[in-house]
Amino acid sequence: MCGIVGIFGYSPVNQGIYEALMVLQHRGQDAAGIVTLDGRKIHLRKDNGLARDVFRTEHMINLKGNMGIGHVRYPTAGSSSSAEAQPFYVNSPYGITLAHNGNLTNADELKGDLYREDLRHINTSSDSEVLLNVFAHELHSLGKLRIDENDVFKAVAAVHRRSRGGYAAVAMIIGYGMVAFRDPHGIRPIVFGKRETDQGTEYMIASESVALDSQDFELVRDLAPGEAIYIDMTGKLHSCVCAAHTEHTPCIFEFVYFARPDSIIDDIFVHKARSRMGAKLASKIQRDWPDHDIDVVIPIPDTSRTAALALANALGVEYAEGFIKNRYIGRTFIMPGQQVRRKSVRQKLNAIDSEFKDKRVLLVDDSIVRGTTSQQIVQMAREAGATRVYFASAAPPVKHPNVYGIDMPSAHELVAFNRSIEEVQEIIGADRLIFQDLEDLIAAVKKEDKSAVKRFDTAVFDGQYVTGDVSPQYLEQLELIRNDSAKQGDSSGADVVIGLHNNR
Ligand SMILES: O=P(O)(O)OC[C@H]1O[C@H](OP(=O)(O)OP(=O)(O)O)[C@H](O)[C@@H]1O
Ligand SMILES: NC(=O)CC[C@H](N)C(=O)O
Ligand SMILES: [Mg+2]
Repeated sequence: MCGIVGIFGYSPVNQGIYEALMVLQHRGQDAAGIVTLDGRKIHLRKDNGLARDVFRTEHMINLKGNMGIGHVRYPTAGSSSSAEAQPFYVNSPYGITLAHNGNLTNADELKGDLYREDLRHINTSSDSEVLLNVFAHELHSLGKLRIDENDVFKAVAAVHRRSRGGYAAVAMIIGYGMVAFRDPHGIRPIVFGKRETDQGTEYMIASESVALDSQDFELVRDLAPGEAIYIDMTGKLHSCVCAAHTEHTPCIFEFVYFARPDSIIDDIFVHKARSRMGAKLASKIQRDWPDHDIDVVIPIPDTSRTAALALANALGVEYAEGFIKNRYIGRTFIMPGQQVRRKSVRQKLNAIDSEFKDKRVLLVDDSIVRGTTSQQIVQMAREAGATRVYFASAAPPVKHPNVYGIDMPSAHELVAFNRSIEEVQEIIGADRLIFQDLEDLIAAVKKEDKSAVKRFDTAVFDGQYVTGDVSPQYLEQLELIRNDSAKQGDSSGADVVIGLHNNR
């Protein structure tokens, strides 16, 4: 998952984009980048690292201009080399920069077509560079020196025809304005908002509404599936659904884990959805285990807190914060390798013995994916003196790879793949293991009157990929190239950014 942001303003945007990236940091910890447009000149700074480390004062001074886009990266394709940090740039036509959240499932075919038919060179193994070049080619092929909103929308329509997978993107076209678009299934989230100033209305586009809040932009709405918005240089906003067929099926894992609880995605409050997940899980416990002997419910910080509190309230059992999270360690699930993830759980979480001693505890997490966290946490709870350690997951077992922008490429790395609940329970070492049922998870997320979403992408739980074109061969290939050991050392050497001076 990555975080994207774009600001069209009437005063310098560098600080606003930087602050928005800090707010979206939970979506990607590997690399960060900002591009700003200053007259007809663009300025770029991108590198591996957290936003706070990538942008130093000298970079911020150089990022001049009243319009810009930014990105925080969690790689799902290519390597983690700094050359694949985003935004990407292409000089023709007009000069275009783009930041992308998602994953193209036909990136290899597109790359071949771009080379053979469109005569374009792709310099990295990033699918986002491919997406940018498809968009650029389609704009170029209109053959116009001056373009307007209809041309931009035609190019986006062609991107939808050619691209497969999940994508939410924001781009700047030099001399013309800012564009954002969302795939025809609306898999990845993207919203826009506005802010009134004396000079006119400023616009901000972001992966999550929380980024808008932080910059005092008022949320206007989510982009619809297949929709593009275009803000021209006069500040006029145009919008158009550019895809011939759309079906709104956003990724349910955003609500389970990825998004911040204070965001609103597709008119659904993430915090409320997580609370409902906790309540549903409590009902399941009451149904299947009416004589439970749980003394205390303990969340595994951070993400599970909301669900765990609602679960404890619904069960009428005490809730306690038994694990303290080191605030300087990031999210472990989105770290790049199993070794670092395993080590980080212990660095990140520590138990308060008094909350566990002589108690039967129910540990609650939002999800169990590789089992890295749960295995270690159960052990820590026992070491802290718990007499029984039960474990509940607010999501069903994750059994299938994600192909739309979450780096879960290998079924074999998922602890629940081809295993029964009893087998997973044994591996994580719990005395009892309870998973949310998928229909309960869907009901928990959907229950929002205003939201138009009828169906979600739930592929990681049921293997039903909403785009309908994910073949077993694709999944096999993905597993081969992106399993943990294949990814080791994947950033070798390829850190040269071609095409635009990177401000070092
Ligand atoms: O089964 P696993 O492979 O361990 O993955 C699942 C865990 O990873 C995530 O936590 P993470 O530390 O990434 O972030 P958080 O602080 O937001 O909970 C998630 O919340 C689970 O705790
Ligand atoms: N997580 C994402 O959205 C990743 C975007 C893109 N596929 C990349 O690897 O850079
Ligand atoms: Mg967690």
